[in-house]
Amino acid sequence: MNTIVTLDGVTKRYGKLTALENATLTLGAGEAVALVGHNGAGKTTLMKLVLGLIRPNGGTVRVLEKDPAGRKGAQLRRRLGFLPESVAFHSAMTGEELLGFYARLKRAPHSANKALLHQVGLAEATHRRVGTYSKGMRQRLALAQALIGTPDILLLDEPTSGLDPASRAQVYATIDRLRASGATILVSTHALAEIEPHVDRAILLHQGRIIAAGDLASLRKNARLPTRIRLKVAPCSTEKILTSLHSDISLLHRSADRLDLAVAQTHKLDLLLELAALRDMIEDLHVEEPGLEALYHHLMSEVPA
Ligand SMILES: Nc1ncnc2c1ncn2[C@@H]1O[C@H](COP(=O)(O)OP(=O)(O)OP(=O)(O)O)[C@@H](O)[C@H]1O
Repeated sequence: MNTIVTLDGVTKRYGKLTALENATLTLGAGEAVALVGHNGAGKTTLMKLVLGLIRPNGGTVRVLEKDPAGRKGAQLRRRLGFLPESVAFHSAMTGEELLGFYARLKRAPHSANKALLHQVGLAEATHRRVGTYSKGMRQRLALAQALIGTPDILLLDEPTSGLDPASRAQVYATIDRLRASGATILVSTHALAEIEPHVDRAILLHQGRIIAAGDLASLRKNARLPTRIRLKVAPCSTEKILTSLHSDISLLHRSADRLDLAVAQTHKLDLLLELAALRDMIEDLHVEEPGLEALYHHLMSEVPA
């Protein structure tokens, strides 16, 4: 996979505050990566460094092999799309006029603007003043702005914040489509469970430091969080099932016809084999792997204070 973005030992300080410390990461072509961390962890700072809007105090940032804060930065930024965390548009302009304005700044053709507005669900509001848009509509207009010029790299800073479920689904569908078309996407978010199916990897930031990075499977492996197995069983069979199991399990919940078990990743298959042998008593089985949210809380709890 071609490397599109590289941060090598990057530190960014604002006065005495270190917003990002010794960050090293790469983003490959066509990868969608979630950037997660608490408020003030350094997510926006990292995006601004990739955009070349700020310079690092140490280390190097390379985007498409160039320094984004260097002489060719403006030219490079035409290949980048950025959805900032908070957007402020001129309220007297219409959606169409605004996109036209940003397309001129980006030296991109205006011909795609109508399709972009349609894509983010603003076809009906094209000729309305932005001052009459709801917060969700303004957020979707900001997304359309980020997509101008079919960027190779998209930096989306909390793109679903303040959106209703239907609008959030629209944003995720856009991310999926861009990912499929080969764009590189870095998306910062607090909606961990929602973003999970739409990204290849996650980078976890804590107080300016990258504390973990990888795909879900490798994060799970390193965190060693147990798998949860939910069973719907025949009435009055829970005791018999539990005494028949030899795998090392923890019982999380038990009722007349339900059993919730936790098992280490390494013993998961052994337990499933044992359960298969008891299938006459088992009506249904659901395997639940720890998601990004559980991994995030676990990894954060392990960071030394
Ligand atoms: N221009 C600035 N001047 C001084 N401090 C700043 C500046 N920009 C950011 N910071 C500080 O740097 C730290 C990281 O901020 P940043 O905006 O990168 O965090 P974030 O992870 O994006 O947070 P959030 O989830 O709240 O958006 C914070 O402590 C913030 O107050």
